[in-house]
Amino acid sequence: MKIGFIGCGNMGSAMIGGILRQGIFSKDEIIVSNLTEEGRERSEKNLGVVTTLDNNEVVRSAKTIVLAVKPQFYEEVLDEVHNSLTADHTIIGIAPGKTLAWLEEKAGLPLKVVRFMPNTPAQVGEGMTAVCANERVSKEGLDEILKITDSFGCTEVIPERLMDAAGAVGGCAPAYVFMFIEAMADAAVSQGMPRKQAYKFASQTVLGSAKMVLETGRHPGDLKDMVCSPAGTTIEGVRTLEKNGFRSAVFEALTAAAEKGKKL
Ligand SMILES: NC(=O)C1=CN([C@@H]2O[C@H](COP(=O)(O)OP(=O)(O)OC[C@H]3O[C@@H](n4cnc5c(N)ncnc54)[C@H](OP(=O)(O)O)[C@@H]3O)[C@@H](O)[C@H]2O)C=CC1
Ligand SMILES: O=C(O)[C@@H]1CCC=N1
Repeated sequence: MKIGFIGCGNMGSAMIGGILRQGIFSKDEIIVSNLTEEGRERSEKNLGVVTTLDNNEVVRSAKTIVLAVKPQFYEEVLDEVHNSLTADHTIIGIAPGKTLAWLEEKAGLPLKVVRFMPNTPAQVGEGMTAVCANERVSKEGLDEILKITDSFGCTEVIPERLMDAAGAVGGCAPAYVFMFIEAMADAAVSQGMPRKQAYKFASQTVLGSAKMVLETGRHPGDLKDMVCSPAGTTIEGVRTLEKNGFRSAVFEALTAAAEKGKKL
């Protein structure tokens, strides 16, 4: 077994999807645990990997362990698997607020610790993942880890002090983008467009706009100006967004998310 996941819900299965698609590991090299039999059956059916309800089996079977449970369960899970952990293990935390030092302390022995801050677009191979690691992880070890995160999208190695920012602009942000898409589509529907078509317009427009930022390297404000014809329709919408505090609302939302991460 090459990698184990303790917990396999939204984020665990999104990452495993990418790993399998890119052939980083095969199905029989991945073991996952779920809390419930229902969850275990879902993992088995949807991913075809080795499944168990026993977290210690995951730790005994694999040397790289991803903790893909909610932050509230981290401590209890680490406590539970403590006796199966060895100095050869690499523990990967993906929860906001659970620092490298905290993870090592709760694991109860000196070992390699890595943090990911992934996001759900990993499910379609377009994730954005932040990575940081403790000093026990060698350059070669980190390169191996990055092959994993690259399999489900883009990766940036960042200093740990930026993990809460990455959580806001990476981990949480898909939710805000989905809200934006939903709101744009609702508006199009209110103008008479069929809903399915409205989602296509809204989401392809977000996708294309994001691609323009990434591929042209131009400032987003510059790209926005390109769309706004003098005395045209777009600038009227820009005026309304500014009047309603659009930028400030986004700024505050990401700040709230990052601040919450610091408290977890
Ligand atoms: N969702 C997201 O967009 C992101 C999430 N994260 C982080 O990822 C982690 C997982 O989140 P997410 O996937 O959304 O959560 P989910 O609720 O979708 O999945 C949690 C999983 O943990 C399992 N589980 C719960 N308790 C235990 C336990 N004691 N032992 C073994 N498995 C257990 C559940 O099992 P069962 O299936 O049986 O219920 C479930 O599979 C969190 O720490 C979150 O902060 C990070 C970035 C983005
Ligand atoms: O909401 C959360 O706390 C998790 C972490 C980032 C995205 N989802």
